This record gives sequence, C-alpha cells and structure tokens, in this order.
Amino acid sequence: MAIIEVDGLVKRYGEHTAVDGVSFAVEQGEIFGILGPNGAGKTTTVECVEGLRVPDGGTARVCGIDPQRDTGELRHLLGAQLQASELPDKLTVGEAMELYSSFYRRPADWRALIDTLGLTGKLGTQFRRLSGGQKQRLSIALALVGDPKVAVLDELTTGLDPQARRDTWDLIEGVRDRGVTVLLVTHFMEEAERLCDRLAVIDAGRLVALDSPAGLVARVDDRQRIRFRPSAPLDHALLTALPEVASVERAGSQLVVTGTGNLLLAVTTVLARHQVVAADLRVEQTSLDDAFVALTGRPIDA
Ligand SMILES: Nc1ncnc2c1ncn2[C@@H]1O[C@H](COP(=O)(O)OP(=O)(O)OP(=O)(O)O)[C@@H](O)[C@H]1O
Repeated sequence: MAIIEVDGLVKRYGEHTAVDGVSFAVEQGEIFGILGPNGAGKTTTVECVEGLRVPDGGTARVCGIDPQRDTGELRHLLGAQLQASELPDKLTVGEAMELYSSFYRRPADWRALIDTLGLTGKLGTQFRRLSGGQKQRLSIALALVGDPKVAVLDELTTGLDPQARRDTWDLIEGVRDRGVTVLLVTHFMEEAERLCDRLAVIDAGRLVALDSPAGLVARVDDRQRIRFRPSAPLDHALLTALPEVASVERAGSQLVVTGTGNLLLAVTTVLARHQVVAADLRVEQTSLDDAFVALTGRPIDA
C-alpha cells in the first residue's frame, strides 16, 4: 500500500521552477530515498509532503490525506526532523522530549525512545552542550515522539564524522524496524546505497530515475572489471575466448578484464589451468556514483 503519493508535483519560486512534475509513491515500511545534488529540489519536494509548502501543481498525499487541508491529522501521521537551529540553546534533552510529547494525542514512551537512541545519560544536558551526533539523535527522537507512521529525515548526517554517520544509519534502520516508513533526503551516495530500499533520483527539479540502488546500477551497466598482475605472460586469446569476457587490456604490468556473469570464476579457472597466479587481484563493479553520472551527465558533487 502506498503511504505517500506524489503526483505531478510542481513548485515555483518566482521565475524558478524548483520542482518540475515529480511523481513517486512510497510503500509502507520502506526507507525511500530522495537523492540529488544541492539545489535539485529535494527539500522543496518533502516540504510539500510535510504541508510546509503549497504546490503550484500536482498533488502530495500522506495516507490519502492532503497535507494542506488536514494539517491537524497530518501532524499525528508524519514526524519531521527538526533542523538543529530550531531548538532553544538552553532547553535540556528531557525538557525537549516532555514538551514535544505534549503536542500529541498518543505520544510514544519518550523515555524508552531516548534510551534506544542512547541519550538517557544526557537528559539534563542543555541542547547547546550536545555534540553534533547527539543533536542528530535528539532530532530523530523528536521526529518519533508522536509515534508517527512516516518519518521525514532531511540531510540527517550532513556535518557528522564518518563514525557518527554510520551510527546514525543504524538508528535509521532501527526506526524502520519499528514499523515506521522513512522518507530520507540525502546527497550522499554511500548513505543512499546502504540504507534505501528505493531511490528517486532528482536533478534540476525533475525525476531522473526511480529504482532500488542495485536496479539503478544494473540499468546503467552490469559489467564488471577485474584487475590483476599475472605472474607469467598469458595469451589474451585464452581469456577473450570465454563467453563472460568482453575485453582484455593491458595497463602497465596489470591486465584489466571486463565482462559479465561469473567473470571472476571464469578468469581464475583459466589462470589456474595455465599455472598463472593473479597478484593484487581486484574486482570493480559499477557503483551508484557511476549510475548517477550516467543518468544525469555529471557527478553528484560537481
Ligand atoms: N524559499 C525559497 N525561495 C526561493 N528559492 C528557493 C527557496 N527555497 C529553495 N529555493 C531554490 O529552489 C531550488 C531547490 O531548492 P531545494 O532546497 O528544494 O533543493 P535541495 O535539493 O534540497 O538542495 P540542498 O541539498 O542544497 O538543500 C534551489 O535552486 C533553491 O535555491
């Protein structure tokens, strides 16, 4: 069942069309990513879903509800993460949780939530004294305190160090495991690849592709590359004769074999048969970065 439906969404700021006819549907229980470079229209899209912006065309629905018309109802269905700057500096973690849970009809047990997010030791700590990672944890807790069906998390890990980013990914998977559907805005490929069941790739306000991370990669190219240094000269024809092999090239002392299917097994079997050892062997596959370049014509951070 689609829990979020966006259909032909258009949003303009003056002359500039920030979102230009974007459509997608998010299924219950998914981590659904919106991936695109800075300024692509990701935040504007989710702000229309959250009812914070009025679309100029098309529709957004959450559980069949129009976010513009039923704002009261939406508040109980959808938990949005706060931007760090939105909390008063001197508010403590406990006070923030108490305050925000009072906004909801049926709030979650906020102490249990804080415990799950590893913030119990910080209940009396003021917001300004929390680390970047702790602030992110608190913003996830606040997004979940209303016990929502959907959590919208926008650029949650920007500014975090790699370890805090990985910890946050575990937390987001934990959120999904609680049965909450997650709409995640990101411009980090690794984050999209690791977390998202499906991705809407948005560029210059348009939906460029909609698929699983693996599906996006496969759509672009299912070729693999193997690099190694052969311990003895090898007739390339032995490899090019294999149905899995598309090409064999020399790069300095290395051989680069490109192909499909079970390329690694096919190549290593031939090498073993001819008593050639493959030193420094590496298998390279098309990445989501490669897929993004193929889809949009440039890297995400260009
Ligand atoms: N309130 C606004 N008024 C005018 N233009 C805006 C406004 N908000 C966003 N824009 C412009 O609309 C475009 C899309 O912005 P949006 O924030 O949705 O993109 P984004 O993909 O979320 O980018 P980022 O990752 O940088 O936040 C950008 O060109 C931005 O400058």
